[in-house]
Amino acid sequence: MIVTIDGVAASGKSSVASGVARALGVPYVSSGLLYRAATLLGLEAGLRLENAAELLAHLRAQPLRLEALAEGNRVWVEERDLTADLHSSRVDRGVSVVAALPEVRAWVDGQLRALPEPFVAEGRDMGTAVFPQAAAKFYLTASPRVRAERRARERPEDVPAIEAALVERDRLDTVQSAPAPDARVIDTGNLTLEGVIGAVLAGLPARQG
Ligand SMILES: Nc1ncnc2c1ncn2[C@@H]1O[C@H](COP(=O)(O)OP(=O)(O)OP(=O)(O)O)[C@@H](O)[C@H]1O
Ligand SMILES: Nc1ccn([C@H]2C[C@H](O)[C@@H](COP(=O)(O)O)O2)c(=O)n1
Repeated sequence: MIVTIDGVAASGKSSVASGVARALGVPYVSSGLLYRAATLLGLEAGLRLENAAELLAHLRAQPLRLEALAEGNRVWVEERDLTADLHSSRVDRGVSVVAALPEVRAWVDGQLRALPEPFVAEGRDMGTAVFPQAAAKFYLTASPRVRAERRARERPEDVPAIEAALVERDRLDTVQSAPAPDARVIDTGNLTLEGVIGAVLAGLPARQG
């Protein structure tokens, strides 16, 4: 079984996916981390992020490995764990450029589709392009201000600056971020994290056996 959780930036996708995955006893899969890792490696190598051929050649020369666990996802290149460097403002600013490249999207999608079921997959297009056959689909939203206030608790930047960056990233990611027609849209603005996880669990189809 595949459950998809898509949504706008900082809407709680990874926290909710992790909670749902733990409740179900399955891994969760963060597609955004693969886009972030591709961006980080491109930046570190001094590549032009909009050049798909250069970037893909670089990614193929040092293959990324996504470690998908219910507690959290990690991305490795051989023995190096990239995870702690993937949520910097530098990566945030570059990642939408990388995510707009069809060749990179195909590379990420191939990695995701190779994963063994069951899992909870979170991102932007999990329920539309990557796993349209998913058993249940959810789409998380919240106002930019609410999302920025939540993010400000984890980063040393002020709320208006974070909010402006989130709005800009939403704009750049619009194309691949539409909810699936059969997704349940959850506005998380007035819900606790536990409340959102409970709403998703309550929306799952009854399990067989
Ligand atoms: N319903 C909620 N109530 C309060 N805080 C929440 C809620 N959902 C998520 N958060 C907090 O908001 C922050 C962003 O959540 P999270 O990182 O899961 O979002 P995301 O959609 O995966 O982000 P990104 O798009 O940047 O990868 C985290 O600090 C998380 O704990
Ligand atoms: N399925 C996905 C997942 C992510 N992206 C892009 C959009 C984001 O700006 C970036 C990082 O994702 P996040 O960590 O914020 O979920 O990657 C995408 O286009 N498709």
